[in-house]
Amino acid sequence: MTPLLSVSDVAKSFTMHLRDGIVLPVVSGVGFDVNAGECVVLGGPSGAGKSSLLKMVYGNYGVDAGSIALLHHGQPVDLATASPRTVLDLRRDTIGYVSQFLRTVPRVTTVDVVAEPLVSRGVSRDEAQARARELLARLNLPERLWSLPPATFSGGEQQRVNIARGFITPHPVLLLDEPTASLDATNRAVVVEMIAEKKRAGVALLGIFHDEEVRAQVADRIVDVTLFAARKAA
Ligand SMILES: Nc1ncnc2c1ncn2[C@@H]1O[C@H](COP(=O)(O)OP(=O)(O)OP(=O)(O)O)[C@@H](O)[C@H]1O
Repeated sequence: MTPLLSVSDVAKSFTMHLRDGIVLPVVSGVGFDVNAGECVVLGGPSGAGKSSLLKMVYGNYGVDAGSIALLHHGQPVDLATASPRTVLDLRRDTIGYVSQFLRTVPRVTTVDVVAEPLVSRGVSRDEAQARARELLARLNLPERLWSLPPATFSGGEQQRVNIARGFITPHPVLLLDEPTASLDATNRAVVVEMIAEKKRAGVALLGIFHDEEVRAQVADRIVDVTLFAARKAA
């Protein structure tokens, strides 16, 4: 079976241009695959490079070496060397990302924030909004909030809007950066069930979960990022 996501020999260091060009090596030689229907969790202590790796896989951070191959409409595409235009195509159709914090756009209502990824894929506004309402109800977001922009919502409310937005599309690859960090037990359980549904639908998931109980429920495999700790340049 061809993996939906294949990371090979990826290396990354940060150069602090405002600090005399100090170079901070983060990871090197990173390699793992994620197959359809499995959830791979990035493990390792704080600072190991888990979030940085997720950002590389989404194309938010460039990589210094290696490849990040995604199966895009049946063809492998290397995100590490893809043009900005191709990265946008990959994000529309192939790879989704639930970041830890919602980036809010002023004046856009919660329903439209959630519906937007479907609208941009050509789904009618009415249908996309109906699907958005279903997800918001499932995540127990009070209905009185749906027509408001989420900028003033609580951390847990914003996180649920972010989850609804990330889960609304049928992307075959989905990245999750601590999607349950700000949630109560009831809503954590809803998200665990939504992840299980994605797996049953054949989605390849890659995530960070600090909550051990949630991790045990969702993880098929744990990739220990400390195995890829970059050695400091001599
Ligand atoms: N944009 C950046 N510029 C410079 N250094 C960065 C940047 N992003 C991350 N780092 C550094 O890279 C290292 C890995 O950070 P990262 O956030 O990926 O770790 P993590 O494993 O996700 O940690 P945590 O579990 O605490 O979220 C840290 O030492 C961090 O300071």
